[in-house]
Amino acid sequence: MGYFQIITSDKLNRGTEPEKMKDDQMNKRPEELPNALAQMDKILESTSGRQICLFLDYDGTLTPIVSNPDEALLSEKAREVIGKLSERITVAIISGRDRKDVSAKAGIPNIIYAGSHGFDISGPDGLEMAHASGETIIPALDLAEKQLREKLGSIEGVQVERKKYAIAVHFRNARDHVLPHIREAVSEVLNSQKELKKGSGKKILELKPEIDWHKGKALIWLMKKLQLDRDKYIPVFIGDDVTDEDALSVVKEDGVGIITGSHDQTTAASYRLEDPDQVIAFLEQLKDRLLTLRD
Ligand SMILES: O=P(O)(O)OC[C@H]1O[C@H](O[C@H]2O[C@H](CO)[C@@H](O)[C@H](O)[C@H]2O)[C@H](O)[C@@H](O)[C@@H]1O
Repeated sequence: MGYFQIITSDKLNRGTEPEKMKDDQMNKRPEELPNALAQMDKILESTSGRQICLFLDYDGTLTPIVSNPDEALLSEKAREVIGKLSERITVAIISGRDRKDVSAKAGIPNIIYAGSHGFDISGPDGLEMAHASGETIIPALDLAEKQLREKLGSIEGVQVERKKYAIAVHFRNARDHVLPHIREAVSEVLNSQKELKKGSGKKILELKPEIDWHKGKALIWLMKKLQLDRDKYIPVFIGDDVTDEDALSVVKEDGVGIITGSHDQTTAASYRLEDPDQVIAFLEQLKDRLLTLRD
């Protein structure tokens, strides 16, 4: 039986508008940020001797963006380096994908997987968290999925991807002239489903539970649940998309936030990496440096 814990830490209470505006104004364009590969010494210094816990996005961060979501597969090299890191530090993949999907695609044992943007978490030693109001959200998602398939199923290049706690409508392979129709169909479905809200990402529109929960809150939840206290542990988050900004905001003050590539907004990250190849190179360097520190 899963459960859902409401967290009331200072970080989570930072969502008030004036505070959020201040945060947004501090955001930068990814190209203004230093490259994390060149800043490994500075990044390690900023940990002040605390142990890193690593939170990774999947699509666009660990794997390049591809036109068919099912073909976003993790390289053996990535699997190996993340596996080795997980022998030394806590590693979690926090993805917009369905948890079972991202866990099967990554295929790394003994790490934490958080799917549907952190609504569905599972990990070693019986770690489980599923949203308590799933009973009410799932029927709404089932109905929305049916409506979307009816409205969009016949449009070439549109893919409706059902996850346990969200639905993604992919339009990467659709012609530009059908985009207004896709947006309208999503809006119509959302107007009839008050339990759901709109999200967005790289060439996708999403329907998600109308609940104040996201990757950043999942990161904080995990740190509390695993007793990774900030005096001994420091989070590093790497992500590429707008949904990763919630987690990048959480680690901005005391942590390391790295944006991979770019999206269409400014970022709360402090460092950048160009692409998933650079992410894997960074993780490789991090693994080597952690080994040196231990020896
Ligand atoms: O949080 P993430 O792990 O980055 O997941 C975000 C979404 O990733 C997938 O879609 C994206 O990647 C696809 C494969 O490269 C690409 O075809 C699509 O255009 C991208 O939006 C996934 O399919 C979604 O469910 C995730 O929400």
